[in-house]
Amino acid sequence: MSENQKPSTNNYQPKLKVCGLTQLNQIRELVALKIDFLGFIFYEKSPRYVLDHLNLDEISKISHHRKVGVFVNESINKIIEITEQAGLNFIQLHGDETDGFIIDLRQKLDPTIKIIKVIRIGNQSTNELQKTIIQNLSTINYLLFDTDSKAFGGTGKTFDWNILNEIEIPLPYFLSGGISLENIHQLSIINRQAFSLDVNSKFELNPGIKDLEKIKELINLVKI
Ligand SMILES: O=C(O)c1ccccc1N[C@@H]1O[C@H](COP(=O)(O)O)[C@@H](O)[C@H]1O
Repeated sequence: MSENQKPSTNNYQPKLKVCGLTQLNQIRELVALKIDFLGFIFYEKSPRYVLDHLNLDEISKISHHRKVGVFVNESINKIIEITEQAGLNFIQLHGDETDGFIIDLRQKLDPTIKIIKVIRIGNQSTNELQKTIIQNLSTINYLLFDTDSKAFGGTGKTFDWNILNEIEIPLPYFLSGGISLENIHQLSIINRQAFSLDVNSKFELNPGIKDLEKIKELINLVKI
């Protein structure tokens, strides 16, 4: 990709989240590369289910201040137990968690832990999407937009980013869903830019095994 395909406009420098990590050696390299957010998937049905590879103690010993746990329709008790034992700093709710659930979780969770609410974009109208976004804002810290799917996430499929120009986005947000080196230059069509890009399956050799060369290329593209 050539220099003029950089996605950044002016001084826009999104943070980077690399999700679906399972290998300690790769995690150490990503820490050294100063990746902003490390994502761990605590969803058993995912091919990137972290507990098939690492235990909670190993995750807790990873020295990083932005460890994100991705949960799909998990119970509050389990989320809290994993968060404490793995030393997570962010909870990403990637399933069909209701507002009541998030309020309850917020009350029981250590107040320093930030909540990222995922909005999966499918066939909903702009109005429906807007309503979902503005509900329950006081209990969450970030939004994350991903492509809707039966697998909940990790499909490598993008949604039409133009829809982000048709809604009000009241919180900083993560952009995810099939972000790749091939489509990243199209980010400039978005008016309110993402706080962080969230990359996953398009930067892998196999599920959970990241392609560090591609990630280095991404860093060169988005970090000035
Ligand atoms: O990656 C998974 O297997 C996964 C499973 C269930 C929920 C979320 C999952 N990953 C999240 O999906 C998005 C987008 O990933 P991709 O770039 O489309 O592969 C990302 O936020 C991951 O956190």
